Amino acid sequence: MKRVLVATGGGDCPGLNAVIRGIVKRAAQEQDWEVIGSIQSFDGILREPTEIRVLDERAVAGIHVQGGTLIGTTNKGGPFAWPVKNSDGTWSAVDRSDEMIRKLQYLGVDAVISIGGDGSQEISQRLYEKGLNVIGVPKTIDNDLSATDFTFGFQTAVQIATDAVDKLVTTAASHNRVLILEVMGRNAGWIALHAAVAGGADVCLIPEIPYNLDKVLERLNGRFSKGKGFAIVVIAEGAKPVGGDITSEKSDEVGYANLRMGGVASKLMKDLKMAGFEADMRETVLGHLQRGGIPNAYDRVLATQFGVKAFEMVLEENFGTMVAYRHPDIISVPLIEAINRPNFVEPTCSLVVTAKGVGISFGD
Ligand SMILES: Nc1ncnc2c1ncn2[C@@H]1O[C@H](COP(=O)(O)OP(=O)(O)OP(=O)(O)O)[C@@H](O)[C@H]1O
Ligand SMILES: O=P(O)(O)OC[C@H]1O[C@](O)(CO)[C@@H](O)[C@@H]1O
Ligand SMILES: [Mg+2]
Repeated sequence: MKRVLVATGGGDCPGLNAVIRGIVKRAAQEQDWEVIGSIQSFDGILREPTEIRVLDERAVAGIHVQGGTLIGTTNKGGPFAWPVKNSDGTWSAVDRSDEMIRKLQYLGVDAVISIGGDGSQEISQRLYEKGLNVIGVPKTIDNDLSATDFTFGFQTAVQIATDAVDKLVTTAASHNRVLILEVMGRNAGWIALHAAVAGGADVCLIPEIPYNLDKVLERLNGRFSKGKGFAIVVIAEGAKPVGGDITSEKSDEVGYANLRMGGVASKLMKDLKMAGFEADMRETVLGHLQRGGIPNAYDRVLATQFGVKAFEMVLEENFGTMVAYRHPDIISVPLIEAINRPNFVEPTCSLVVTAKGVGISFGD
């Protein structure tokens, strides 16, 4: 019997379960393969007692429509930075990757499918360099992994953000207000850009195009002076003013290496008020709603394609690679290619041109 281990890493996102189901159902067509899942990313392997779960067809029946992940995930710690408490109460990060690889050998694991975003795939690449048979699957609502046209989870997040814009429009119009919607994406403006175009926002502020407050004011004043009397601003959590910094803070959660983002909508509102903007404003921070709930059809399809392809790459022993979508094909690319260069919005890309073409201001 051969064994493939599946782990989901980083923030959860809609479609994770559909990938797991795709892997399991494809593996079931082979005679001698068993799929097991590590609970909460690779933590399940590193914990004592080991936390793994057999994933057979019965376990994955119908899960492609469910959000979250059947096997849990984490965006803290990990095999290269396992948090250990010191005697003085402080924490240190310990590299347990060699121990984890030994444990996987002991468990008879022939290959690992690591489903995750940029942070998780960096771990995949480092484990591959240490000799582990790893295949990556690109997951994240942020769509910030290159080498693939889209990551799964992104389209669902865009739909949720667009639904929010649609709802904010009616209340903004009723009250003659500016409503500011803050969306996720870390340092990538993909969710904001797509939701702004789909929802017909007036202003879209993204990390890749630092904004000038005067230009934002100009656009908003224009909306009110033309008698329209309301405006919608979509702002990415990683947006920043020209010469300014992102709005973020260090996390005090043990093992959490990322900066915690959030608060940029509130900052923008204050700055606009300080600059003399007089209309009423309200902010909405969409937050984790963007990662919750059921995946839309697009993400279910993409995730299923990724899952089936990932298992076929295991059969081909095509390790150190990541599944990728290059329209119209599902291909394999070197993991290193996917993590070397993040996928950010190019300020001159066609969707920005389209957005500007329908009058959306980026504050530039
Ligand atoms: N397979 C894993 N096992 C253990 N920890 C993991 C694993 N994958 C990720 N992590 C933890 O999560 C961190 C990565 O978090 P990050 O927020 O960068 O996630 P990501 O994979 O880029 O996905 P996303 O950006 O969509 O949340 C790693 O630094 C590590 O602490
Ligand atoms: O769930 P957490 O730890 O608050 O992380 C939030 C971050 O994760 C993501 O949802 C996915 O990377 C980002 O868009 C966001 O900044
Ligand atoms: Mg990431």
